[in-house]
Amino acid sequence: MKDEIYPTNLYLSPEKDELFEKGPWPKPFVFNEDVVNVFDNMISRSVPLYREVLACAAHWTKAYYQPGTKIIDIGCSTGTFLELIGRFLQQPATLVGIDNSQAMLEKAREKLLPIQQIHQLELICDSAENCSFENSSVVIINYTLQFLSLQVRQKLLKSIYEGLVPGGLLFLSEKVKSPLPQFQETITRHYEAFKAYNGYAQTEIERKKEALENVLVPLTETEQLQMLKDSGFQQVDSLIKLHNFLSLVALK
Ligand SMILES: C[S@@+](CC[C@H](N)C(=O)[O-])C[C@H]1O[C@@H](n2cnc3c(N)ncnc32)[C@H](O)[C@@H]1O
Ligand SMILES: O=C(O)C(=O)C[C@]1(C(=O)O)C=C[C@@H](O)C=C1
Repeated sequence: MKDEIYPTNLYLSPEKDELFEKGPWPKPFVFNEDVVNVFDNMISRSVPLYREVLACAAHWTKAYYQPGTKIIDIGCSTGTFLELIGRFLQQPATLVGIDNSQAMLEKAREKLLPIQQIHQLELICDSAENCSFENSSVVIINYTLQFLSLQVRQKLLKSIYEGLVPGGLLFLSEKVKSPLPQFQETITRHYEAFKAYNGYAQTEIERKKEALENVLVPLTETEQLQMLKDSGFQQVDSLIKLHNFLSLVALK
């Protein structure tokens, strides 16, 4: 009942992320089978306010969804957001998940079986930059743009802008960096304390950090906003920020 008005109850698989505890761990970081198997646990222990961000995205999706259009989740991983919005949205909709990892989509397909009784579901295994966003009223892209090259990020955001219907919404979450090296250092230390609090050992934190170097390349908040503006989005606002993680909305 509570979930109908404030959807925080995520469907997360319980397999514990111990990937960087004992080798061999993925370096450079990739979304391989081993990562996929523990991904729900990994992301919910590594992204500050993960549950709140997904709940917030569900609320904004419900508010901006236009009947007859698509809701698209780019980098949908194991389908956690689509499953949440599938339960939260009271009217049938077309839900599209895009991810270039087949293993992620296999997990998603399993997780999304129940919501297919209500919604039309399309899971597309391809790189987001090859996909069309035509006739979408809500596009979600959480913690995915950060893995693409800067050129591809800009191209993808432009193509999302073009595909959205007028009044359509982009919900974007990213890891960001501070423009001030001193602040960046303090934020990083605080973020690592958050990870330690969530049960990661210092060695695990260090190994993953090394593996993510040059793979996950964060922008500053200002650079991220500029990229959205350069893609056509003139109305942009920030919703959530904790440590080095930010969620924004942008309107067409
Ligand atoms: C950190 S995860 C996203 C988490 C997910 N949005 C969530 O909130 O649980 C990044 C995802 O993006 C996918 N990915 C990476 N590069 C991609 C690309 N170019 N096109 C589509 N998916 C991509 C990865 O396979 C992975 O599942
Ligand atoms: O663990 C980190 O340092 C993170 O940046 C978390 C993060 C991400 O933001 O994408 C990194 C890799 C996994 O995909 C899940 C979460």
